[in-house]
Amino acid sequence: MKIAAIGGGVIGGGWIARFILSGHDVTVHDPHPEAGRIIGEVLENAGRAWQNLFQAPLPEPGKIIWAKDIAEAVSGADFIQESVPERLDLKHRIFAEIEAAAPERAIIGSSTSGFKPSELREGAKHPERILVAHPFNPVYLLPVVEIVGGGEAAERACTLLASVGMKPVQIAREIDAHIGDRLLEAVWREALWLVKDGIATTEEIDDIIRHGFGLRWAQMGLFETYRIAGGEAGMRHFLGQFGPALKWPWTKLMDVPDLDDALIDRIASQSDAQSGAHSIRELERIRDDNLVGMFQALKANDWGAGRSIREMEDRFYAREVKQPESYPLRLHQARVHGGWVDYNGHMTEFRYLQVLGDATDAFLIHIGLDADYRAGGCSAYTVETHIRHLAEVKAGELLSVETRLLGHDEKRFRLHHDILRADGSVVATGEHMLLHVDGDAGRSTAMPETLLAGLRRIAELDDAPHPDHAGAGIRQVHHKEAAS
Ligand SMILES: NC(=O)C1=CN([C@@H]2O[C@H](COP(=O)(O)OP(=O)(O)OC[C@H]3O[C@@H](n4cnc5c(N)ncnc54)[C@H](O)[C@@H]3O)[C@@H](O)[C@H]2O)C=CC1
Ligand SMILES: C[N+](C)(C)CC(=O)CC(=O)[O-]
Repeated sequence: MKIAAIGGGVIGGGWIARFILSGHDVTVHDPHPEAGRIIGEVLENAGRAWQNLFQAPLPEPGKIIWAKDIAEAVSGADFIQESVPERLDLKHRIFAEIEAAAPERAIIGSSTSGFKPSELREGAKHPERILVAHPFNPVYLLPVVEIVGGGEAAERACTLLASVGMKPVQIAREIDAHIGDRLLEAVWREALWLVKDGIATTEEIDDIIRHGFGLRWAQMGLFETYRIAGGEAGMRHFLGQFGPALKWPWTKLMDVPDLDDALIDRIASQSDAQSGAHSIRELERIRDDNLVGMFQALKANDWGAGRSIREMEDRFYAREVKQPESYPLRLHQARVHGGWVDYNGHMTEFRYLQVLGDATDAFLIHIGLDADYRAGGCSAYTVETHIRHLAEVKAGELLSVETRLLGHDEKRFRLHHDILRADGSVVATGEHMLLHVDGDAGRSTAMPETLLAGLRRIAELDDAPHPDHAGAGIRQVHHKEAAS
C-alpha cells in the first residue's frame, strides 16, 4: 500500500504521523520551507502519545519520503490524502496535478472541513475517486473520520483507514461542513456571542465545557447523554420537558457575530491570559496525555473510542506473528524507545517485562489464543515470572525475542524467552508460567484440543536441554548475622 500526503501542516502532519506509526511509508509533498521541522515535531509528539496509549507492541514505524512536487509524491500511490489550506481553487489545482500523475485507481481523500464532494469533484477526470475524508485534530489520536462521497472508493477508503485505527463514519448525503463541524460551529457561534457580549471569558467558557458536559460528550455523545437526563422515562420525557426550551431565547442560533477587530482582540488576549504560559507544542502534549488517559479509561470499559484502541491493539498483536522457520520461535521484536530509558541511561526494568509480555502475547496468538479465542470467554493469565537482567540496553536498539516452550499440561504452560540485541547477545531472560482460565467462571480450566495440539507440535521441536537457570529462584544472599 503506497500512501502519499499533499500538505503537511496541522492536519497533514497528523495524518502523516498516524500512517507512519502504523508502519506505512508516506511520500510527502509540502513546499513550506520548514515542513521537515514542523512534521518532525508533530511526529515526535505523536510517537510519544502512541507509546503511552498502546499496551501492544507498536509496529516498526514507516519512513517519510520527501517528494519535490505533487507528481513525484503521487506516482504509484494507492491512497492520497490532501490537506492543503481550505480554498476551493487551490484544492482544484492540486486535484488536477494529482490526477495527471497518480494511478487511475488511486483514492484521493480530502481533509476539507467544509467543501462537499460535488464541489471538490468539479472538473475532475475521475470524480468518483475524490472523497471527503475529514478528520479531527489531533489526527494521530482521534479515531473518527467523516467519509463523504460514497461508492466503491469510499468502501476502500474505509477499509484502509480502519486498518490504521480510525473509525470511518460514512455520511449518507453531502452537506456543507459535514456533521462534526456543523455541531462544533453551533457551539463556537454561541461562545463568540458570550465573549462579545461580555457574559463570559474564554476561560470561563472552557471551564464549563471541560469540567462539565465535555466529559459527558467524550463518552456518550449527545443523544445517549440526554436519554439519561430524561430520568427513568428516558428520551420521550426529556423531549417533553426540554423541547419547548428550543423556542425560548436561550440561543442566538443562526445569527453570527461580526468577527471585528475588537472581538478578535478580546478573544486573543483572553486566550493569551488563559493559556499563554504554555507553548503550542506543550499544550499539544498536555492535550495528548489527557486524551491517552481518557482512551485508557474507555478501553477498560470497552466503550466508545476505547474500542478503537482495543481493536488496534489486537491488530498489533496479530501482525507480530510471522510463521517461524526455526526453533526457538522468533515471534517478537521491539525497538527501544527514548521514553523507555531511565536515570541510569538504559532501558528501565519494567520495559524488560513489557518486551517479555509482548513476546508471550505473540506466542499466545501463534498457538491460536488470539482475540477471537478470547471473545469466547477463556484466556491465559501469567501466574509466575522470573526475569534475569544481563546487560544494559540503550535507546534505539532493536531487540528480538527467542521463545521456547519448556513444558505444558492440560491447563498450564511454561515459556522461556531470551531477549537478544542485534549482535545476538542475550540481554535478559524471562521464564513464565501461564494458566488457562475461564474468565466468566473465574477459575482455571483445561485447554481445548486445538490449543493443546499447537502446544504439542511446538513441544516436539524443543529437544535441547533446559537452560541451567530454568526453574531457579533468585540466588541466596547471606544475611549479615549468618555470614559472621
Ligand atoms: N486545523 C484543523 O483543525 C483542521 C483542518 N482541517 C482541514 O485540513 C486542511 C488543512 O488545514 P490545516 O492543516 O489546518 O492547514 P495548515 O495551514 O496548517 O497546513 C496547510 C499545509 O499545506 C501546505 N501547502 C500549501 N500549498 C501547498 C501545495 N500546493 N502543495 C502541497 N502543500 C501545500 C502548506 O505549506 C501547509 O503546510 C484544510 O482543508 C482544513 O479545512 C480538517 C480538520 C481540522
Ligand atoms: C476549525 N475546523 C473547522 C478546522 C475544525 C475541524 O475541521 C475539525 C476539528 O478538528 O475540530
